[in-house]
Amino acid sequence: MNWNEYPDRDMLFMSLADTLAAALTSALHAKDRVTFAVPGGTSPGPVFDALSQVHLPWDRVDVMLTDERWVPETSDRSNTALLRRTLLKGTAAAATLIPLISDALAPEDDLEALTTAIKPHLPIDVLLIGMGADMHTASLFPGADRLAEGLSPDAPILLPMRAPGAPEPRMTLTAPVLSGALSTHILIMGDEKKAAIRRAADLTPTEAPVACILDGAQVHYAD
Ligand SMILES: O=C1O[C@H](COP(=O)(O)O)[C@@H](O)[C@H](O)[C@H]1O
Repeated sequence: MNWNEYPDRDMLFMSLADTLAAALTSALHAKDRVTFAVPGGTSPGPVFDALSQVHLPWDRVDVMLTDERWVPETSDRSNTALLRRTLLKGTAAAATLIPLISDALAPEDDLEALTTAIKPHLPIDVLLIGMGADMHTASLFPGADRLAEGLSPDAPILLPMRAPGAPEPRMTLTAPVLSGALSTHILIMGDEKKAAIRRAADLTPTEAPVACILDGAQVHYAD
């Protein structure tokens, strides 16, 4: 992994938005449409706010989440709602959202249809991804019920996931899809996550799922 440390969080948010805009611009020079995969959770909102104001041909950008919590969009835990509030507005409102969620009761119920919709948008051109202090990334959690399947080189594109640390079922992109991204940026903040990602570099993906995307990734960090 390549370590990029910023003096404070505001600098991190602004610089990372610039870096992602540059990565998207470069991908858009090479291709007609590009896929931008992004995390949910508490960290990326300010980066999305900044990025949503950048002038890019957003009408050629397909945005998807790295993972979603299986909750309605009205829930404050919905990653899709976070995206609509913070990224898919301003100039970025012209981007197309490729959903990782449906109205079905359980993630298994619409797995096939969601997978079919995502497949034409792979590989991911630009990946922004988060990590929890427990070293989970996307919804690949240590101890999750289908973690081994999700980490396998033969994993399907998408998998439902349930884990002790996750209050609701999840839908997640799997390790081969995430590690196949052409440009990977990991966003982490705070001492606990800094220590965790350093530890993860010496662990297996089963122990530390984030290890599956560290090779060649740019880590963006501020205290
Ligand atoms: O549950 C999730 O957690 C991770 C990390 O979130 P954060 O709140 O610690 O930033 C996030 O990357 C993932 O997309 C989300 O579903």
